[in-house]
Amino acid sequence: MQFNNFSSQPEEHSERNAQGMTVVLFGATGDLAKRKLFPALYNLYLENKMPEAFSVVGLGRTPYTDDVFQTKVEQSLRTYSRRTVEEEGLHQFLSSFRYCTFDATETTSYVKLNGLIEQREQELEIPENRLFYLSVAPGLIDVITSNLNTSGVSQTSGWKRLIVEKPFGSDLASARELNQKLRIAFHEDEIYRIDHYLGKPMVQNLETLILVNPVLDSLFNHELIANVQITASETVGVETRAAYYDHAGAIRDMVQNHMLQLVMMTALHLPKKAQPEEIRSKKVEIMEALRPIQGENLQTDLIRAQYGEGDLFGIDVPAYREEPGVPHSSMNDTYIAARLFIDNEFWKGIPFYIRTGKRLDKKSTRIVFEFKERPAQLEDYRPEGLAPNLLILEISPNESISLQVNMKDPSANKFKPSTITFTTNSSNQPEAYELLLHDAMLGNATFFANWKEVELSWQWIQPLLEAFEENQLPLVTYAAGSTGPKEAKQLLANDHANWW
Ligand SMILES: NC(=O)C1=CN([C@@H]2O[C@H](COP(=O)(O)OP(=O)(O)OC[C@H]3O[C@@H](n4cnc5c(N)ncnc54)[C@H](OP(=O)(O)O)[C@@H]3O)[C@@H](O)[C@H]2O)C=CC1
Ligand SMILES: O=C1O[C@H](COP(=O)(O)O)[C@@H](O)[C@H](O)[C@H]1O
Repeated sequence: MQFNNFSSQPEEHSERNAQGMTVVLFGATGDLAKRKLFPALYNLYLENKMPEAFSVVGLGRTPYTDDVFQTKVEQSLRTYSRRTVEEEGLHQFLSSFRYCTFDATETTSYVKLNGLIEQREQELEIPENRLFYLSVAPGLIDVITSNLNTSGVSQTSGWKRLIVEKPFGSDLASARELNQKLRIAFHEDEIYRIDHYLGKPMVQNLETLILVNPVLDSLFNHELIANVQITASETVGVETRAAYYDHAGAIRDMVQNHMLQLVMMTALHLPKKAQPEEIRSKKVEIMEALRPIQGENLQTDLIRAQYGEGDLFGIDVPAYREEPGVPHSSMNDTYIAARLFIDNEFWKGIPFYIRTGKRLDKKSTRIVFEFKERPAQLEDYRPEGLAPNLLILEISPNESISLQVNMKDPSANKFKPSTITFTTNSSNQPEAYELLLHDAMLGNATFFANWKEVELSWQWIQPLLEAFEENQLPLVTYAAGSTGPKEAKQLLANDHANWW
């Protein structure tokens, strides 16, 4: 568990990897490597969280030399690292990088790769600890893992771990098939399925925050909570990703993974500091208790929408169907809102409202707990202006905890809501990829999605995908730059609630 912002205690994971290791990066010439992974490795290096001796082997079909590759890595750090590049030590960091021109579909590539990894392990006198990071298109995951196995690259005398990027399958059947293939070469506890929302510091700190703040803990009371709202709103549109996104939609791109992971993390509510295994089994219990949305609830509990043209920050932006690469007749969802119920003792009867969408009015990921009014106390005293008490956990882009309370307006017999916000104003937060890479290096899979969670998420989503396919649910429209479709507002209005 990280204590990045909210505690003066040392980080539990701040110990350095004592043993050396090799990071084998498939997709080293790609966008994710450039924007996130090289800067993450560099920031870990600056914080002394990399082993004293380590090797990074980058792979791709593009024919780079080691020098060109190291220059690309350096450019990525100068452009994307959250920390300013320090000239001292930079050369040493870059000298850990080697490049191997590699086609994942050719068996000879793996022989070459094996030779390079072994050569570096001998030069650096490091054990055969190998972290394979698959930052490639989903279609290559299967061929890479099976070749890693048959070529012997993944048969090491040290540990081996496999980090797999999203998307993990495109439906229940394909996710199961992919998992079976991975399991031929790797054990479940060697597979690290990345969900970068689990790497966001506020999400990683959630359990700890509640434990160290008895005031917050006391609010986790079934009698007090009226509803929970989880929002992940984005201002960006589909950008250049139409080829992927028009098949995935918000349902696969955000709900199946990030949103359901946030539901699990929010609903966990552990009364004591838990071991990684307890956290993961508790998450599975939450998913098992998540009531399916089916039958007539499909019409009442789920909103599916697509953005039309609109105005974002004063600039005209096109409708989704006018975006480059998107078919004019696309029926793809760019927004989903839903009302969920977790049928366990604690959350019984307390709705979880979730919503996520592109091209909304602001970028914000947050969890809001709305508290019930106390009708008994207020029966004969009901002043004007009361609003529900709220606990707001802002996850990104800025982290904060806010509490909305009712304050008396001294000039009138009226109340008005007032919010107090706690924040550390830290502008130099660790990136999700940094925290997750570090965890994987240490063999801590707490903040990675295990297979059971992924399978249950797809199982929960599958009927929705089928209903979308059969057009059982209307695809409504919202204006780009707005707060979302009116139908999503109505979803809460039906329960006499509002989105916060
Ligand atoms: N970019 C992002 O922000 C995010 C990406 N992801 C996921 O990360 C993964 C990578 O994404 P991204 O970096 O954007 O993708 P890119 O298309 O930018 O990169 C793909 C990489 O795969 C390599 N590659 C393609 N075919 C082969 C092959 N036959 N053999 C060896 N290497 C090959 C390419 O190298 P070359 O052409 O040199 O062969 C390139 O390095 C995807 O699964 C994506 O869904 C997840 C979240 C965010
Ligand atoms: O995984 C994804 O997440 C991003 C949103 O991530 P955030 O950290 O900026 O909230 C989303 O834009 C993208 O479509 C999706 O693939």
